[in-house]
Amino acid sequence: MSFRIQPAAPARPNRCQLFGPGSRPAIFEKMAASAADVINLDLEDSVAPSDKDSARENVIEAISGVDWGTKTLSVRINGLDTPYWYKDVVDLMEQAGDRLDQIMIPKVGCTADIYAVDALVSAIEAAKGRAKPISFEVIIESAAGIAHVEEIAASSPRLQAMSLGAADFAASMGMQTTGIGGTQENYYMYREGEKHWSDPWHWAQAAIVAACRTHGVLPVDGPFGDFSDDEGFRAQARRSATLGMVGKWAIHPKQIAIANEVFTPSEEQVTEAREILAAMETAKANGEGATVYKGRLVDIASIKQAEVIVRQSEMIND
Ligand SMILES: CC(C)(COP(=O)(O)OP(=O)(O)OC[C@H]1O[C@@H](n2cnc3c(N)ncnc32)[C@H](O)[C@@H]1OP(=O)(O)O)[C@@H](O)C(=O)NCCC(=O)NCCSC(=O)C[C@H](O)C(=O)O
Ligand SMILES: [Mg+2]
Repeated sequence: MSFRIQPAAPARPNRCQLFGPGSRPAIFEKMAASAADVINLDLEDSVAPSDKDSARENVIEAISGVDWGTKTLSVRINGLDTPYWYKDVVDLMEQAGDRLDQIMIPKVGCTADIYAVDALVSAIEAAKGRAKPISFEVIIESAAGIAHVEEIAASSPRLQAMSLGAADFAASMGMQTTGIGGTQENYYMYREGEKHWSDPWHWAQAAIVAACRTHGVLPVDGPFGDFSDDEGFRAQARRSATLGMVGKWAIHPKQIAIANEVFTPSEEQVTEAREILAAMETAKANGEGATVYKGRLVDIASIKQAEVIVRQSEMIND
């Protein structure tokens, strides 16, 4: 480990972030009753320009009017290249009340984007005497965002989570696809007459995870557009979990249970992790730094790997 200790990410469940358009208040109660850990009420791309003002009003009313239980409640504001974002921030901060936990900033391309929102939020918090500071989450969904991902992860103590937004990311990168996440037909290796599909999102996810883990931010996988494809969603979520992401967005209620299942360590995983910890305790008592567990090497690094799984499980079950 470097002399600089890796900071812990916020210890709260973030297995599933359920999105719903702010222009569709009829689903807010259903979102609140869902099993998602995080709710994202959207003012951005799922809301038509003509509905921006009424969606903002709906969301402000629902923040205090709906019982959101213990969920993390987040609102996605409009991008900083639009005429809407400043009013989103000002109205939310002045009118929405204390139940709002988080603001999601989309299409972040540089640290100045977060600085701008932070300055506005900080001024309103001070003016209103708001007791609970608002946290931020950002979406990396552009070439600039991924190019500056590490600085963005370090940009503000308010920052708690960072997601990959596959749709805007693909557009910004000029990727030849209209799919939102998942397998892409033309991204394959070819050998001896057979295609072997690869994962075009992998490198961006890995860059996000590294930036987040360096700065104590939760890395999250974004949307999977084809909500009729449960197994495709599950496979994408499993790849994300394996890479170190803590959760995934749901753009339809049927994706929630799959995300929760994938991002909750299974009983078998937790049992194995605890057995590795026990094996290493015995090794330590015998003055050894390494031992054999089920025919394979485990050593002091295995303790840290096992602790990741045990900590995740304890945090979710607390
Ligand atoms: C995708 C949808 C438009 C589908 O809505 P609908 O046609 O109503 O679906 P169903 O008929 O299958 O709905 C079944 C029941 O579930 C309720 N429902 C639907 N959606 C939600 C929801 N999000 N939360 C809670 N409940 C929901 C329906 O009311 C039905 O209920 P009932 O009648 O009682 O059985 C819709 O799901 C939707 O709008 N999804 C969210 C879209 C969204 O927010 N998009 C933004 C995030 S993705 C993005 O922005 C891309 C990203 O930035 C990037 O760049 O990658
Ligand atoms: Mg987007």
